[in-house]
Amino acid sequence: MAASGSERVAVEKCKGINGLDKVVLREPRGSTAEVYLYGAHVTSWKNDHGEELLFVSSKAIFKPPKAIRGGIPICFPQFGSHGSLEQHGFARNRFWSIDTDPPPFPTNSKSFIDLILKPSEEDMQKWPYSYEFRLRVALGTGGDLMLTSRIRNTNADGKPFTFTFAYHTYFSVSDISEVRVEGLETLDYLDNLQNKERSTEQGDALTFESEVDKIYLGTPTKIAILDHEKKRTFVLRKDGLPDAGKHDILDNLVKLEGSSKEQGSFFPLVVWNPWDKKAKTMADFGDDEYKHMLCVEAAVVEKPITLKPGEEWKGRLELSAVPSSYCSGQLDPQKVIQNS
Ligand SMILES: O=P(O)(O)OC[C@H]1O[C@H](O)[C@H](O)[C@@H](O)[C@@H]1O
Repeated sequence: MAASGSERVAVEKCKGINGLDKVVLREPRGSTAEVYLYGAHVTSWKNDHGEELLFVSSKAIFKPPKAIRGGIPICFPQFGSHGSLEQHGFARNRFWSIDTDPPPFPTNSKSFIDLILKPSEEDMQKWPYSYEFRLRVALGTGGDLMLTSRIRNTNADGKPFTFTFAYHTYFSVSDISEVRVEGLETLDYLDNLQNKERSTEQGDALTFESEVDKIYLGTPTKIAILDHEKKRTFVLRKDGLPDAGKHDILDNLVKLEGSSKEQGSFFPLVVWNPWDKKAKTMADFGDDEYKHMLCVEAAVVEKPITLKPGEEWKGRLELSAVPSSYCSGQLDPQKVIQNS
């Protein structure tokens, strides 16, 4: 693989901010992604024009024990405050290892890295279960970013465990007040700002003019995020994807494949923007940065997953970015949703 005369390495291990280990993935057409071993945290995903698609705060602290603010934190074994552990669990502020001998896992990408997290003795004090959490981060042809989590119960004593989870994706947007999310209207949600009270979304597309922190339930097959100013459309898919390589251009953005287990749903979507007041209370977030991000998080929240020893859960997230001009210049995500 060569680009501009220089060799492009598909997978490069190097040092990132504060000397932390990171892996850079490069796809032949020019897309890239960066993953820190700290948190198995994707901190960058760029398209073939070199445009950043994820938001990372300029104030992000790349230092334990703080999780990196932005990118794609992995929330495990607890999402949010839905349990007795620390907010969003501990996987996002642990050092993961490169998995040199991952179990067979078909892929048609050359740019991928397998990471693994196992509990330390200290973790076992807080959450007394043995597990192997394998995360594959891959860049597909055309620059799709694919994350697959495989979580296995390795308890020797027959103990099941229960967890919640999220890919806490921070999307980069030009101006939050110009962004619409379509596909969540009329759905039920739990409002984290109202004591997790259950309500029903009204009206048309979601637009943003104040703090939002909602867990949408029973989300439809596809959801679109429209960024008018950047002329970029994000579509979130939640149906099964037998062959992730065979999607047409409208099958863009975020594709989610559910759990291989029957129980639990991988598809509540959490929508979060702290807005101005909360932004000011966050040390690792700029006062005005709320304008340039939107979290839409594929999560397991209200129906946690229980795994018996030997059982494995798989949750997959696929992101791709498409200029909205590809949608005939007319942003109609409902059509995208219905036609794909
Ligand atoms: O500040 P953090 O622990 O990273 O959490 C950031 C946010 O994550 C999720 O979106 C939750 O729904 C929010 O309630 C929380 O504020």
